[in-house]
Amino acid sequence: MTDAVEAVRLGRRYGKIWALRECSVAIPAGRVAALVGPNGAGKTTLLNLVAGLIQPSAGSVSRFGQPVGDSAVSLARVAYMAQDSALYPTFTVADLLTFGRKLNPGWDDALARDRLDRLGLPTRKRIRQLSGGQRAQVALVLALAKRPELLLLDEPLASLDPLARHDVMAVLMETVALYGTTIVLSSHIIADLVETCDWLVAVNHGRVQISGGIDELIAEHTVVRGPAEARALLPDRLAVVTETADGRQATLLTRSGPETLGPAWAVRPPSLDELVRGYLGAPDAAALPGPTSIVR
Ligand SMILES: Nc1ncnc2c1ncn2[C@@H]1O[C@H](COP(=O)(O)OP(=O)(O)OP(=O)(O)O)[C@@H](O)[C@H]1O
Repeated sequence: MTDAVEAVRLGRRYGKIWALRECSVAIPAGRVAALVGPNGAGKTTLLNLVAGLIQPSAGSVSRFGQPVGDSAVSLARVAYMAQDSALYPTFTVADLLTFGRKLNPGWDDALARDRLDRLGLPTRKRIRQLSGGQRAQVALVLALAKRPELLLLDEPLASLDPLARHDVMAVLMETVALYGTTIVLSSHIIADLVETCDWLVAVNHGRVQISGGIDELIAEHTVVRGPAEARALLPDRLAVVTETADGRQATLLTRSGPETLGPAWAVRPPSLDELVRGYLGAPDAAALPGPTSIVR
């Protein structure tokens, strides 16, 4: 099956600064991919490149096998909810639905109205009368009603309360189940991603650190915990991503499957949060074999 997104040595520079560099990742169709990384890591830059809003300074990026920017057909298959979705403040929600209907051949008006109903958002309201969270919800409705095959969401949960975040994640799961949509969403809130996302791309300082299926990545890593004084006796073959010591205990995240290390050491798979925090806390650690390899 063609990948929904494929980037090969993709890079984007602003002046002398590389916002994203040597990014080689593939996201298979039908996945829900979490794009994580600290502030300024390059997440928005990657999403903008995939959306075709900015041009690469190096490398290439394609959607469903077509180079980005090559074809209007490919554009119709993509919806992008940017971080600060700039909806015209004087327009009503109904105006935006009219635009959506006129501009998008696959527009699903029933879906849009049903979702706005469920949110209790009257379509006569002007955008400037809505709260930040309500605006984000409207932006998401516009993106969903386009019925895209690839949905790109830049921090869709940031301005939402916990209930609304849960609701949005449920809607995204429903969308995937009904239409097989591929979703790439950036977020800082790992807990919200656990039940929904099955693919992970972690970027840090403009570089991709890990990318792949979440279940596979978790199976390839182990949390090792035991006495700090015995740390030096652990075998060198454990590829340590990061380690911490609290009091007398040492905790290591290793890139290796679970193995018996002796009675003093407890081994278990990491949670998604531990995996992400382990890598983001160690910017030089990368699980990728090399910049030319595309990691599925
Ligand atoms: N238009 C621009 N001009 C100059 N530098 C930019 C521009 N856009 C982004 N950058 C820089 O590129 C780097 C990556 O920014 P980006 O917005 O992609 O990060 P991010 O991971 O989305 O961050 P955040 O989580 O804070 O939204 C940052 O150092 C940022 O300052």
